[in-house]
Formats: sequence, C-alpha cells, structure tokens
Amino acid sequence: MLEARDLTRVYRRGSEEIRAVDGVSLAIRRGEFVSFMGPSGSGKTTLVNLLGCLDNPSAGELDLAGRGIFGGGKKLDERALTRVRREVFGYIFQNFYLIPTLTVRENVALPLAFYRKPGVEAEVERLLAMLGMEHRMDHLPVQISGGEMQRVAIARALVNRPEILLADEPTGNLDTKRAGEIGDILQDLNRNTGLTIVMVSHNPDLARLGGRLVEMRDGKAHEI
Ligand SMILES: Nc1ncnc2c1ncn2[C@@H]1O[C@H](COP(=O)(O)OP(=O)(O)OP(=O)(O)O)[C@@H](O)[C@H]1O
Repeated sequence: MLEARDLTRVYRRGSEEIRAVDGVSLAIRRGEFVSFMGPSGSGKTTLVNLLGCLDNPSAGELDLAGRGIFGGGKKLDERALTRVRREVFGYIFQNFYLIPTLTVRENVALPLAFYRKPGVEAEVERLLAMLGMEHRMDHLPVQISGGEMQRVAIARALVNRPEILLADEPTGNLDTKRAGEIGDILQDLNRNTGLTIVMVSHNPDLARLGGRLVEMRDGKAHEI
C-alpha cells in the first residue's frame, strides 16, 4: 500500500547538514500495524511525516498504492497531494490539536466541512459512540480529559474513512491507564476494520501492539 525507496530527508541548519531520514526503504502492506521506535532525534517523526505526505523528501521515492507520490524527479502537484492527505490518511498526534472553541461534535465533523456530504451528523455520532464519547459530544475540549481528547482526535481522523491512520506518539501525553485504552482502540481498529496503522511510540507496550516493529537509528530503519 505504501512503499518507500531510499527515502531521504536532509535539513540544513546554517552550514550543518542533518540527514534526519537517511535512505530508508520499506513497504507497508494494507492492513498492517507498523510501529516505529528509537531514540530521540533518530528520525521517527520525520519519516512518518514523509510516509504521510506531510513533508517532501530531499531524495528517494514514495509510492502510495500505485499513485507514485514522489520519485524519478517528479511529485504529485499540491492539489493532488491535498486530496491524498484528506482522503487517504487520518492523522493523530501527541498534542491532539483539537480546536478549543468547537465542541467535541464539531471538532469531529470538521474534516467533512470541506465536502458538504450528507449524513455527517449520524456518522459523527456513530464514531463518537464507538469510542465511548457519546456522553461528551456537546462539551468543549477544555471540559474533557486528555484520554478523551485523543478519542475525539481519533474520531476526527476516522471521519473521512481513511485507508491509513498515522499516529505520532498518540499516548505521549497520557498516563499508563489512558495510554493502554488508546492502544486497545488502535488495535481493535486494525483487527476489526483492517485499517492500516503507522505509529511512532516511545511506549514499548504500545509499540508491541502492532504486528511489526521498526527501530530507527540515525535516520536508518531496522526491522525487529
Ligand atoms: N524542521 C527541522 N529543521 C531542522 N532539523 C530538524 C527539523 N525537524 C527535525 N530536525 C532534526 O532531524 C533529526 C530527526 O528529528 P525527528 O523529530 O524526526 O526525530 P524523532 O526520532 O522523531 O525524535 P523524538 O523522539 O525526540 O520526537 C533531529 O536531529 C532533529 O533535530
């Protein structure tokens, strides 16, 4: 579903060159749950941002289910990339990124505002109920806990029915119990709906939930 060949991302700070991702080749099959671990600064976030089409590689190729995103000196144009981000991926992050002035229900509906699809309300309610948030739908983010905020962020990530969920440190701001609950939700989504999950996590219990573990070191990926 997602194939990287020699994917490389170089940052420049003055005269210094940082090879944050250094020639990574890997393939992720539909329905896989892949976790990336590794020390701070090893390039995990940079790599998943490339895999999720949130950043452009300095070199190498990325192919998404035959769409050919980057490679051979070519890249999809910005409009096509925007569609890929909206339609193929769902994203969740350590900091949740909920809009503080919108209710839970409105936050989850937000990605669909770009489409004006019918049935939005029912779909938002179905997802929030599935994630155990039916009693918090009209609350603001400040009125719910961190674990609940991540459930809302997961519902928002799923509302476009993505093929791939990208999760960067989804439990980094949560205590052990809440982290375990989010891990269970991700594992159920993967097992029951076949959602492909690409996750970065420092938490070994969480990282082990996926069927596949990749360790990043100095910008290079090693299968474990
Ligand atoms: N926008 C940027 N500009 C310059 N250097 C960057 C930028 N983003 C990341 N880096 C550098 O690239 C390297 C990889 O960073 P990255 O955030 O991908 O690592 P990470 O493994 O996700 O780290 P952490 O576990 O601390 O989040 C680091 O040396 C970092 O300082």
